[in-house]
Amino acid sequence: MQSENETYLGFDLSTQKLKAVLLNAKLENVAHAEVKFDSDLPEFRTTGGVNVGTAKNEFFVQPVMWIKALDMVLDRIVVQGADLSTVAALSGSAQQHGSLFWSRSGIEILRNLDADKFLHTQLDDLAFTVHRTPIWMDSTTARQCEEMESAVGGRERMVEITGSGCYERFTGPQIRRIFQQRPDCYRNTERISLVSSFLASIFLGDVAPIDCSDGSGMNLLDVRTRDWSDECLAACAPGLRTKLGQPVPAATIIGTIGSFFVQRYNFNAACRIVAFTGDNLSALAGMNVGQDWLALSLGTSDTVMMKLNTPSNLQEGHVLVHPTDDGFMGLLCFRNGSLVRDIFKRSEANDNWENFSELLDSTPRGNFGNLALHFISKEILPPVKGSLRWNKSSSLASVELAKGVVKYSSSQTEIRALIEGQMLTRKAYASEMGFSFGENTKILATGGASANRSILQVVSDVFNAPVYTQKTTEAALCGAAYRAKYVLSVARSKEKCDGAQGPGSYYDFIAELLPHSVTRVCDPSKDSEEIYGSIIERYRAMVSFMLENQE
Ligand SMILES: Nc1ncnc2c1ncn2[C@@H]1O[C@H](COP(=O)(O)OP(=O)(O)O)[C@@H](O)[C@H]1O
Ligand SMILES: O=C(CO)[C@@H](O)[C@H](O)COP(=O)(O)O
Repeated sequence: MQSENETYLGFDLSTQKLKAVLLNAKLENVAHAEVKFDSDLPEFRTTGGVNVGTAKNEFFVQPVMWIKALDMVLDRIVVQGADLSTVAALSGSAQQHGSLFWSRSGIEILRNLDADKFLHTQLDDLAFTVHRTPIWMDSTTARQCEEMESAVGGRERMVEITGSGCYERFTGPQIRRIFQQRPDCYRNTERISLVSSFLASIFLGDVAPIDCSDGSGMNLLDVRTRDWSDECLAACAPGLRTKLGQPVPAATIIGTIGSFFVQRYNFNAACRIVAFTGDNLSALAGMNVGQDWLALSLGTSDTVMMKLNTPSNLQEGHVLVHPTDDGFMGLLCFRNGSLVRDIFKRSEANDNWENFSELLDSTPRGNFGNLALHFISKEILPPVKGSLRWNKSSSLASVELAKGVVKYSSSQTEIRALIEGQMLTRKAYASEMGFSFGENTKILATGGASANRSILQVVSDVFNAPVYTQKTTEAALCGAAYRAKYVLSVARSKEKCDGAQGPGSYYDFIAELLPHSVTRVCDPSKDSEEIYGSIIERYRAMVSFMLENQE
């Protein structure tokens, strides 16, 4: 096949949906399909893509739901006109930290998939030893976090090795909880996958390796040596190195597509599979973020991402192995993102984003001193649960004043207080992580809520920087297909060995193919610094009050 007729397939298994995109050689969209877990797979009874457990802060998903979604999304993209025989390489992105525990029989089935049957009727519950896969929203592992940190010599040491202190959603503490509470399941587990490597495994027809970039969200990988840390493995659970397998760089071709997909969906047997990675890493690849850029993903969770040349030893936030170069990526994750905005849209704006935007636009910057923090489920940064609304007279001066007001008198005040509070939180943590804001700072927004210009104007004002968007709000999804094309080009140039120049760096390769990929959509108002420079101090006082007064 001529390389100009080749296509590249990307997947994104995020919290609420499984999406697929097919891109041509110019990285233009040829076909797109998605499956929404709540509405397309109601039999799994998810809300926002997840099941709520009986224990406090327990969230899980049944892996079979994701497998059924894969059957459906492939059927849908074919119906959209995708000719899958043209796919030269595919890759994927998935929500970070979740873990899947393969049984021995599950791996056997994976290696011998029958093309006459659906995937989900073959890879059913028996394929996994744990039928309720803990996902990133779960925060039931406080004890395991403490145990792992103290076993390696404290939080600072954990940050030094893995780029992050222990967080309840990180995979190491989650694995340790399974090992402690369900020892038989742990013993019977042949291999453990992340959500990204699990999805890759299905295409490969065997357990796929975990990539070092998503692997750095586990509290198990040494981000400098890019291998599992023996200290962290020992602090987590026995026999783990074998169950995890050897990690590989994200830019690795892990094999060719399994025969199931060749027979059932007409893929070319030579279609290569590039290691799948975490959604935030894939979003960084999709946005092709260079220096001076701060990437802001407004998806189910909100995340702030930046390129780092050296790992910072910050206690808060995460340093991950960069997915497309030799450096590192800084990541800050905020659990209360779109799901909270969704709640306010329903309660204050007749469940309509246009109304929500009108209400937001009808209030002045600074909201007359009204500022709110809403951490409806326990937040990651800062680690607080609850809501606090301050007006212009509230302060730390007395406990009564600091408790704030119950609710503001108007919906517009409620909405602006929410969005300004969210964006001030993102900015405060980005500064703490070491991002230096200056004249050249630019914000690149993506994710579902980046379609909302009114929200982006608040972002621009709070950060005092211009905001850009890409044509697509699906950076993680596109990043998967971009990486597939780039890694295949590198591999082909190595295979040729003809002395010709390879494709160069990922950044240059994508920038050349997509020279006009970003559009400047908002500029900061002239008084932004004056207004938000001082509000940030009030924001900090509110966080201190919440931290001191939480149950
Ligand atoms: N016009 C809009 N304004 C604000 N938020 C929006 C708008 N359209 C979609 N969203 C938000 O986008 C969220 C989904 O974002 P998305 O990036 O698709 O999620 P995921 O994390 O599953 O990839 C929804 O929960 C919704 O709140
Ligand atoms: O936990 C994190 C990052 O550390 C989350 O960002 C998950 O990776 C979920 O992503 P979305 O589905 O919200 O995009």
